[in-house]
Parts: sequence; C-alpha cells; structure tokens
Amino acid sequence: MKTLIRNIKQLVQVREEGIEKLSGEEMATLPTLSNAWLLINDYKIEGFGGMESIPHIEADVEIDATGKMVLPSWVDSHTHLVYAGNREQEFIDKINGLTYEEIAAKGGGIVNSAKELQQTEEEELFQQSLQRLEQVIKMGTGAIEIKSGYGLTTEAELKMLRVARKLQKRHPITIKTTFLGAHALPKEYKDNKQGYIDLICEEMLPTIAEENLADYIDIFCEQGYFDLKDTEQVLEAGKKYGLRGKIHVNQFNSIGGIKTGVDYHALSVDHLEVMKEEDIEALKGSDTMPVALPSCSLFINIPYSPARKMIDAGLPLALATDYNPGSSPNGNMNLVVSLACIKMGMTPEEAINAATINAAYAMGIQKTHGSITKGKTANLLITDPIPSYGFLPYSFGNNHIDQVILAGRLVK
Ligand SMILES: N=CN[C@@H](CCC(=O)O)C(=O)O
Ligand SMILES: [Zn+2]
Repeated sequence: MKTLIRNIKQLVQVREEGIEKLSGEEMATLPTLSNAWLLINDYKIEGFGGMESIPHIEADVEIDATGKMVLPSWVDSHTHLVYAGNREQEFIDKINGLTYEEIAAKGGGIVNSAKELQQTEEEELFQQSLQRLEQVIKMGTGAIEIKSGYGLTTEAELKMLRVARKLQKRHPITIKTTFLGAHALPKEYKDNKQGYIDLICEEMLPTIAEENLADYIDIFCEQGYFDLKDTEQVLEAGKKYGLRGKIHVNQFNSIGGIKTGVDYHALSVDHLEVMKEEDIEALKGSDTMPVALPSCSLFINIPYSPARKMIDAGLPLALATDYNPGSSPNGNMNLVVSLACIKMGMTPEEAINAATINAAYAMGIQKTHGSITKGKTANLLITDPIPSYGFLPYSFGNNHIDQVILAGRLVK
C-alpha cells in the first residue's frame, strides 16, 4: 500500500542515512524541508522532496498536510508502562511534605507497586497497560521501551515482560523490553541482598532469556537500592545472555554508576539529575547515551538534569518520559520536549533531536527510527496547523498531534 502526504508545511528531522546520534553542537541543528511531499510504501518511507518537483505518484491513500508539520514519531526510550493500579495516596503524602525517599522508607514506593502487581491477573495487567499504550500512541509516540521491575518475584517479573511482549502484538508501535529485576529489594530479602541478586542472575535471567522476553537489562544503581558491586554483577550476568544495560543512575546521588555503565558499554544511562564533573568526563567519547527524564523531576520535585552542561561538554542527550506510577504518572513526550526547553535550557532543535534520533539510539533502533530518512520505518506524526516546529514546546501542555502513522498505517 502506498500513502502520499502532500503540501507539508515543514518536514522536520530530514536526515541522510547513517546518522545514528547527535552530540554537543550537532544537536543545535534540526534539518527541515518546506512545502514538501512524503511517500510511504508498505511500512517504510520511500521518498520525499519539495512540492515544486513532485513526481507523478499513484497512491492508495492521500493526506493533505497544508499548514501542518510532519515529524518522525517520538521515541520514548525509558518507561515502566506496564504496572498495576496507581500510587495516588503517595501523591497526597508528598503534598503533605514527605520526600520520595521517605515514602519508600515507610514501605511505599516501588515495593508498594510490586505488591499490587503480584496480586493482579495477567489479563487485567494487560488491559490496564493497553489503555496507557493507546493513550501515548495518540500523543505521537511511535516507539517505546517498557521495563519490568514491579514484579520482584520470578513469576511476577515474567508476567510483566509477557504483557509487554503481548502489547507488541496488539499495536504496530515499536516496543523494546527491559528486565529490571533489580529495581528494589523485596521485603523477604531485606537482610539478604546477595540472595536477591543471585535470584535475578541464576533464576530470573535464564528463564527470561530462554523465553526471549527481554531486549535489555536494567538496575537501579542508587544509595539505599543497589550499589556498584551489584550493578557490575547484574550487567555481567546480562552480558552472558547478550543483554546490554540501560541503567537507572544518578537520580539522587552520584556514586560512580555512570562510569560502571560506560565500562560495560551500557546502551544508556538514565535519570542523571545529579551530575558530577567526573560523570560527564566518563561519558565523553563513550557509546553510552545519557537520558534525561524531566517529567520525573517535575513530579517529585527534584533537580532537572544539567542538560546545558552536558551538551556544552560535547555529549549527546536523549529525553524520555519515565512513565510509571510513582515518579512520573505521565507518558506525554510533548510535555517532555516542552519541559526540556522550559526547565533544562534546551532549544527546540536540541529537544526534538533528543526525543527522536538520540532517543532511538537509546533504544537501539536508530537505524530504523528517529528521523525522516529513506528506508526507515514510516512512524510519523502530523501536527495541527501550527506556525513552526518550535510552537510544539512553546505551547506546552496543549495537544497539537492531529494524525499518527505507525508502520505506514494511519492509526489516529
Ligand atoms: N527510580 C527508579 N524507578 C522509577 C520510579 C519507580 C517508582 O517510584 O515506582 C523511576 O525511574 O523514577
Ligand atoms: Zn525509570
């Protein structure tokens, strides 16, 4: 099937083949084509160009994008979209003055979500997660990473990952899954952290690998959760099964996890609200993508990642939602792009690059997603009529996504 989009006011993020990520000053440029057409053949971008030289094309579907922008879909490289229930009560506790760490210390937080998820039937978990997935698709997300980590038992971790894989069968959005058994220490292992790490490495991982349930492996490397030694063990174990790391690190403290991630060629290091000079140094010249999660900073009132400092030091940067019930109950990439501009001093060009091509790198799909490039998967968003792409982050909190194309099909 061929789909032709005509009269595009601006085709945004137009790239030659072979661009896999953008670092430092490169992030300031966002190539566009004005008054353009774009042709989709089956699930791929077949071609594009200026309307003045549009060839004769017989298309099955034609879309008129007069006044509208066409962008590659948002890529959300860090989410916990599969979860059960919510943590509204903790939201109130927070308003009443408790910090995220205090809530966790009194039995709330991750283990609270784990308790609920363990008691939720797989079909019910699927339905709750499907609803969230459909909501983010409508907001322009075309690829999403989904973590486990609210199971904390072998059975419940497998349940989460099975649900994430099942979601892929339901919608043409691209999904990658990450095993995050080391998200928090279950109560039963309170005095036996090594016992839980052993369970992760010797029981959970082999089964997950055998059933091909995960693409990546994650750990929450943070004071009060898992330390550097635990991180090394988990990344080492993941390596045996061909799973690269995507780790939670530097959310509250800088304890050296970024260097460990880089040493293990982690695909990404995520959160990065607290960054020391040596963390920035460790990332220079590495193949690890730093990922910032501004909605988490907004929701739990913690510092935003020092994006300016990182980009000015020549680093690449990606953006993601961290969609989860505790620290970011929101999967809106449009809001993330706005927050990056408003709170992190990123320009619209930098923020859009961070939410598309660099985010695709952080998911390991940069060869097929994240830019308007011939041969890439036709995952696209079409905006309302808006004056410029900069209007997207400027008009924060408003929805300007009019239509959505996934794998070449109009789904919204
Ligand atoms: N920080 C660790 N994990 C999640 C939050 C988990 C939760 O509070 O439920 C995050 O990325 O923010
Ligand atoms: Zn997270």
